[in-house]
Amino acid sequence: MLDVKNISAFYGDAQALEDVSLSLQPHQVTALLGPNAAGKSTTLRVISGTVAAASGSVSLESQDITKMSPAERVNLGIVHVPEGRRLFGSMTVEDNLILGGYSKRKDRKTTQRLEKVYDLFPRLAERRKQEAGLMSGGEQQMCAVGRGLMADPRVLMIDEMSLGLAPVIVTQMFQIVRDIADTGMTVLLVEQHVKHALEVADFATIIDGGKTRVSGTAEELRNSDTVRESYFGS
Ligand SMILES: Nc1ncnc2c1ncn2[C@@H]1O[C@H](COP(=O)(O)OP(=O)(O)OP(=O)(O)O)[C@@H](O)[C@H]1O
Repeated sequence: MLDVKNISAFYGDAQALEDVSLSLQPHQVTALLGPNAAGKSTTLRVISGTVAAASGSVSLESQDITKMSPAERVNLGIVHVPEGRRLFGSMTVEDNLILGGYSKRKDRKTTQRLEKVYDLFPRLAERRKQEAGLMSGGEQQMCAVGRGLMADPRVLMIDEMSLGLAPVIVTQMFQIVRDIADTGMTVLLVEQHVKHALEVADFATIIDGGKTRVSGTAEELRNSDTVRESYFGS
């Protein structure tokens, strides 16, 4: 569905990615894992086009999108829910959600998409008129994922969804991600919460030091002693 091939990327002179490759299978959840500063967020930025690839390619269903703008990629269905939620805190939940569908506003399906988001996250329906900045961390994360869904993604990328959330909310959010993939969406999850991520994911890739280290099914990675000892500390 989406192929990242031999990507390198820089911030100024500092190289953040070297030869990173990653494949997403349609309608599956892939977890992108690795230690701090491994290059996980940068990989998502290269896919969404907010950081340029210095070499390598990104393609969506065999169409090369490496040189496309972020807006063109959103129109193709690549949607990035960034780390830290980045909501408009003084706007209502509903207005934040509607903004997520901005690029699709001409297709007049905003209401249907809002209803779908509210079905997935009933908590957001209850709080639709509340200022987003006044909600709990978990509710804000639901709003950030919901806003991403409003753009009608084919590939939904979520960065550090579980960061700072209570365990019970983390479990709920992972279940919702699974449900989203089961509706036919392709999901790429960047996660520090390795155990949960490998439980919900179908595939996983580990990057470290800006390089791809291991890729396989989530089950293979869960059962690999080498992977566990090298990357997950047990
Ligand atoms: N905006 C930026 N400007 C300069 N360097 C950056 C920037 N963002 C990330 N980096 C650097 O790029 C490298 C990869 O960072 P990245 O955020 O992609 O890693 P990560 O795996 O997502 O880490 P974390 O889990 O800590 O968020 C790191 O060395 C980081 O310091």
